[in-house]
Amino acid sequence: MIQSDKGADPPDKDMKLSMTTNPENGLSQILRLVLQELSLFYSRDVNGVCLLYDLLHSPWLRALLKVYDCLQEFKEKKLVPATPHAQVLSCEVMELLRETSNSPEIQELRQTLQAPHFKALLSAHDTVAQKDFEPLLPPLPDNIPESEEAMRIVCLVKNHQPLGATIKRHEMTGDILVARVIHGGLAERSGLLYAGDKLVEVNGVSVEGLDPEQVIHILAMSRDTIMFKVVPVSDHPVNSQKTVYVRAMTEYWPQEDPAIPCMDAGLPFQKGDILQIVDQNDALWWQARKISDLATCAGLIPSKQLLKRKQREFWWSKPYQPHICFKSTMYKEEFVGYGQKVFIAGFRRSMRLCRRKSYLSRRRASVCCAGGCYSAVGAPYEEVVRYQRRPSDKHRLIVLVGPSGVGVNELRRQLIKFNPSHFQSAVPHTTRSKKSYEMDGCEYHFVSKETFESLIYSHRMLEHGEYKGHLYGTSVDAVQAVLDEGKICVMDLEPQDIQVARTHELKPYVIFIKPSNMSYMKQSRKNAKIITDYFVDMKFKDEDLQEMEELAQKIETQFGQFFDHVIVNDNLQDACAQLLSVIQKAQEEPQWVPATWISSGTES
Ligand SMILES: Nc1ncnc2c1ncn2[C@@H]1O[C@H](COP(=O)(O)OP(=O)(O)OP(=O)(O)O)[C@@H](O)[C@H]1O
Repeated sequence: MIQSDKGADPPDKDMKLSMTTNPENGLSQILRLVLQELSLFYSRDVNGVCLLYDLLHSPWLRALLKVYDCLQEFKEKKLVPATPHAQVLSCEVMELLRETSNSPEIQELRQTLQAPHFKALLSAHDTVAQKDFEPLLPPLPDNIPESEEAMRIVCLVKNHQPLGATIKRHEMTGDILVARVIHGGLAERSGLLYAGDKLVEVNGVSVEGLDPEQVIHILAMSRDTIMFKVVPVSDHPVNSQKTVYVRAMTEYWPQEDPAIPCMDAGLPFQKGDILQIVDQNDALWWQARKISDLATCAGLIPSKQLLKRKQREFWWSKPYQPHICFKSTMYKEEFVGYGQKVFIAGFRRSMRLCRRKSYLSRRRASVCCAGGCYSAVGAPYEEVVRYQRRPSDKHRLIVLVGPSGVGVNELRRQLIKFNPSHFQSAVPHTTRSKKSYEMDGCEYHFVSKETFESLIYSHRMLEHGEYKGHLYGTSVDAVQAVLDEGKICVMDLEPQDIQVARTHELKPYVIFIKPSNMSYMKQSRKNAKIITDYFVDMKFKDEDLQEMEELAQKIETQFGQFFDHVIVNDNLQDACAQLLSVIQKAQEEPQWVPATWISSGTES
């Protein structure tokens, strides 16, 4: 035990010190009482007491507690400014200083009070003290004729914001009307301008006979405030629609769309963005925000019908190109694990890279897909809701997607190795005959060709392929069997098969595994091997990595809307850690899922 220095201050001195600085019920007060108590033991030299005494007696602890007390006191106090007119006070002081002798201190004070940053500080202080946050509106004109009773004078302070409304000319009357008021914009927040209001004057200038562009010019010229004289629309539209959330299944760039009513008001979005649709009153142009940016005012997006039409027009305007299908899953008999001769059901050997070299592969890889692939003119928006998996619900299926060789199987293998009781692959089906050492339902579900085909026709196969005349594939039921055991089923899918898996039953969470940049890939894949059908343990060549990068880009462009998360597989350990954390979030945190997956009772 550390002995206390008996030559230290006697206990009562300490008590005095703490008593003089203590507020009632403060922590220092408590400390004082503890010291008082301890002082009784101090003289008896009880083990540990002296150490405690020294600790409580230490100047740093006392200083800390004093600070704590001050802060507590400060927290309870309601702060009131000494004066709400610090600027005026400063001017008065300056006046007084002018009359006094010019000592160095006075000079310094004068300089301080005149410094621009100090003046700005006092101005900010006064604004806060007077709670003077609202901008001052100019007075209304007092020469409003009696006959203009039906008019409304609207004065808006711009504060460097756009107006948040668009205008148009009425086709028949030529009147300039407010076409739409943007949600969350200046006009909407004022509650004074509505779609359909007729503009009579802007900043005192009559808009009669003017083009919308000329009116916009007047609006653009106004600096701080805009004054409108409007004839209010008789029945201003009430937005009774509920807010809807959608996933963008396509991208949209307002700058490239000459048909948008107001380019600046357009909201650009990319595939997979979640949009909050706040207004669908117009059949052609909706108003929406990105959920990543809900604080901003809404923007214009094409309605579902309009975007579909645009997609169709774009589709027909393109020269005919056979639709490239990424399908390349081919099954190999079994997977031999790292060093150990273990079979892990659901793993396959890759033949994608080596098949590239054969004529057959080229022919197969570019066949037109019979409809399994995502249609380029499919629904442009998919309604989504927040889904929070309850602990009693089955886990969501985890789907890994990526170009051949990127490491999809490696990551899946690492995951299962990390926690085999938690993560599992589904047992695939095959039509080949069972070998003597195999057990049905262990390595494969051994089924007849007829059974396999009926599973395909009844849409119970998530993916399937052919190898040496035999069919191989993974069924929905095989995945369900893993989920029924309370485990997380992890599988890899070709991108065009994602659609098949996107069901209420499986609620897949799709993770895209992306290659890192070429130079890093070259470095990190130096010793990596591609397990192929023809060359076992073939090393990656530069052209393989190049192809992987190109394919990744194509997959992302065509199927990016289905990805819930993207992981760049550069460092294997980092990618594994990311994968684990993402899977945990997918299972435990609320996620956006298609509304059709969720019955109204479970929507949050
Ligand atoms: N981050 C990484 N760093 C280094 N090597 C890696 C990394 N990820 C994967 N590899 C190695 O790259 C090779 C190919 O990986 P893997 O077999 O998982 O590819 P894949 O995406 O499943 O492709 P395929 O479906 O064609 O087999 C393996 O040797 C694997 O160990």
